[in-house]
Amino acid sequence: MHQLTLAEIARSLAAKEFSAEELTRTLLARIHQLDPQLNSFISITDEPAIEQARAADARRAAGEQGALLGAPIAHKDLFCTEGVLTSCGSKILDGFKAPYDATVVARLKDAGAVSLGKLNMDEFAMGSSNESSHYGAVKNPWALDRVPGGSSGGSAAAVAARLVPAATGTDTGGSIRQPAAFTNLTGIKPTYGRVSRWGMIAYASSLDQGGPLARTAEDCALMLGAIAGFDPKDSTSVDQPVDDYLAGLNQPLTGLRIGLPKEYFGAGLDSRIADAVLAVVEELKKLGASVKEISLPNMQHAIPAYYVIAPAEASSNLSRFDGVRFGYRCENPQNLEDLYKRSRAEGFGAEVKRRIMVGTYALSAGYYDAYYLKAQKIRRLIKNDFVSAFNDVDVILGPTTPNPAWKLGEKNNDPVAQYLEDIYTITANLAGLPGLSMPAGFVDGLPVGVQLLAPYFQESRLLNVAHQYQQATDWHKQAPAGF
Ligand SMILES: NC(=O)C[C@H](N)C(=O)O
Repeated sequence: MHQLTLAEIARSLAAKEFSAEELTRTLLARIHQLDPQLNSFISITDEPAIEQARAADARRAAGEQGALLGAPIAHKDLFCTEGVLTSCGSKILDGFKAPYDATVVARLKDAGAVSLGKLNMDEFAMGSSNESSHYGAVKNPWALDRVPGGSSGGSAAAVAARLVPAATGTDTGGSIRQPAAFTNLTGIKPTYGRVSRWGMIAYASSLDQGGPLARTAEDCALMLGAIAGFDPKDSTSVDQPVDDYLAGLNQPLTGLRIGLPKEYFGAGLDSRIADAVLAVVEELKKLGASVKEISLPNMQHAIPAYYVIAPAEASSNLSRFDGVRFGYRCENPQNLEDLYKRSRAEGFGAEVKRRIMVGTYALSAGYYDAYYLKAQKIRRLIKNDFVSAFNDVDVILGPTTPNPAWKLGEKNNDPVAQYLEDIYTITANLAGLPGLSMPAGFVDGLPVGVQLLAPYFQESRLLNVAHQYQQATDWHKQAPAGF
């Protein structure tokens, strides 16, 4: 049963080949057996999961038919889940049980999906390796001595290891797409505003966006269809109809215009990944696409701009963790200031502190114009580059990451080396565009991802291209040995 995709599970549940409860029990047993090797779950919610599965079985017996009714999923531990630990991978939220469900969580619950638990992540989603979690690093099921990517590393490892068919993630600078690439999954970061951020613990509010990680584009379509849409509780959510993502999957690719940015193929890119990208282009050409070189001239400024804007927003967002309202509080505070200082000093990890300090500095009087304002101007230039590129092409294609998954510990002493790995993903966040990563082969036995970007609200196009590619190839069907 653990081999099945969400779409296959939907068909099996409808055909009564097994019940949601049987499926849930099978996967929970598998998680308990195999996850100690990976550390992908922070909480395994056995009892509520079985209750939700029974409820789904009852709804189906009463005639309901939704595609996600009884489908097992799990959530990144920054989505608030009522009555369940929501830690954001941080000691400062250890013990915090959310009093309500995030909109994403509530929508999946309403659709009848069964949550098996909460998934490990980089602390406050800050990282690209899932090593900054208070709950320990997550291992990549493709090579247990390597990182699964981050910050949605637990989501990626759990889905890749077939512990759960799909999971939620969030993407501020690549946190869905990069771990998807490192673990042979498909992951989509929707357009900013497409998925409600209500109940998602904020990192950088102008960049954060939730989305699915799954094994196929079809499963991403299923899950995105359930979570996308306007939410009056999120003022940045956009009131625009949600496309029928499943219906869009089968469009032929004849006439599709692909743009290949020349800046993507410069120094820093592993040449074997470049070859994998070009092989995808050849395959898409066979399916009717044409290719054109394009330019994104301001891309070189993206990392410095992101690593000013994201920390600036984080320094503001994380000021709410003060030892008073949520989670961790230091022992024996001497006075209020001591309570704030020590709760934060003891509760936050090194990377989070680094970003709070960088962000506070960038926003401070005297430096605001030099750093924050300049970064915002670069952000606009990057957006303009995309807008003009999309005058000539329908999608932009390139590598998701410059290198495959690195060894655990390898980049821990050099944060900038880790930041540089986000080069291909962060521009979509700065511009607010949708982006998808899909499996495209292997380098030394490690998965390689290819990224597709499309104009605003064209998630359907991304899923369509990825689905057609997956009909013609079988990279996405490869499973890691031992799982
Ligand atoms: N949150 C993300 O999207 C990951 C990115 N590497 C960051 O650390 O900000």
